[in-house]
Amino acid sequence: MEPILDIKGLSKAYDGFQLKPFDLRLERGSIMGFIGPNGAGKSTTIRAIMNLVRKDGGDIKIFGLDHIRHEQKIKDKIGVVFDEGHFYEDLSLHDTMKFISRFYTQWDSSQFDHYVKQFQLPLKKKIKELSKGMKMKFSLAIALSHHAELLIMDEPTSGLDPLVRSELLDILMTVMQDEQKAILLSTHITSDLDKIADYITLLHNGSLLFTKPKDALADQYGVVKGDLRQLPLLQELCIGVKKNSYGFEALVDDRARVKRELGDAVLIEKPNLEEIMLFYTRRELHA
Ligand SMILES: Nc1ncnc2c1ncn2[C@@H]1O[C@H](COP(=O)(O)OP(=O)(O)OP(=O)(O)O)[C@@H](O)[C@H]1O
Repeated sequence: MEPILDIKGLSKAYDGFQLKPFDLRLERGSIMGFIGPNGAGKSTTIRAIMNLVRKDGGDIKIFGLDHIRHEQKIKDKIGVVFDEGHFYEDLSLHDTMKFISRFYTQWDSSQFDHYVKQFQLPLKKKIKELSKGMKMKFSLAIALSHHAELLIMDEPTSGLDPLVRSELLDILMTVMQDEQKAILLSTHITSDLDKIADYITLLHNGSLLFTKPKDALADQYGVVKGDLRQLPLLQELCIGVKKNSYGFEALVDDRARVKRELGDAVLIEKPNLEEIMLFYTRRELHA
């Protein structure tokens, strides 16, 4: 089946920053976690997908259609949530909803009312009177109320308290139940992705380092801890190493092989996403 989002050779340069050409495919029924340190290029990628910045090179297809030629048609079926508000600060929530809903052919008022109740949104208040968390919830309510098939979210959980974050993750899981939708979710809160992502894409300094199934990362990768004397034996397997005067910690992409070759001489643990990201992006660290 055709991917819902198909990026080929996307590139974009700013003064002092280069998003180097990369490919990315997102299939229906999948949640892709988009991670990377500050300034990696995540928002630039998302803005290029949404045609909010002009890409320098590459092709982007959404629902099989070119993202610029068919922008209107595509945006009708995309729900977006950005970390910064894109609403008029002086409009009330109700008026903002009225204004925005006209742009969507499949606007669903009862769905919107449902989220207004769930998130306890004060419809009479102006956007500028909302807390950051409330703005995010409003943004989400809008994104989820027009039967979008692709959700693109840039830091949707930043500024949300743990309870609301957990609610949001549950909602996203529910949205995914029909297997026809997909979510691209950029975040620094990797523990959210530990819970819900199917694939992880890591960007660093404008380069795509990998796209992998989340389960493969958990099944194959390992954090190895040991004595510095054992480190040379591991060198070729290491993705990143952190040393101190007592020993080392290293990320390896073949936990089973380390177990076979070094056995109980080292301690081997399953890494979480945060550890994987840190080791990849700080290749050599002396604590
Ligand atoms: N409009 C712009 N003009 C010039 N440089 C820009 C512009 N937008 C982004 N950049 C630069 O591009 C680089 C990537 O920024 P981007 O916002 O895509 O990173 P990010 O991965 O989303 O980071 P963060 O996690 O901090 O949001 C940064 O060095 C940033 O300064």
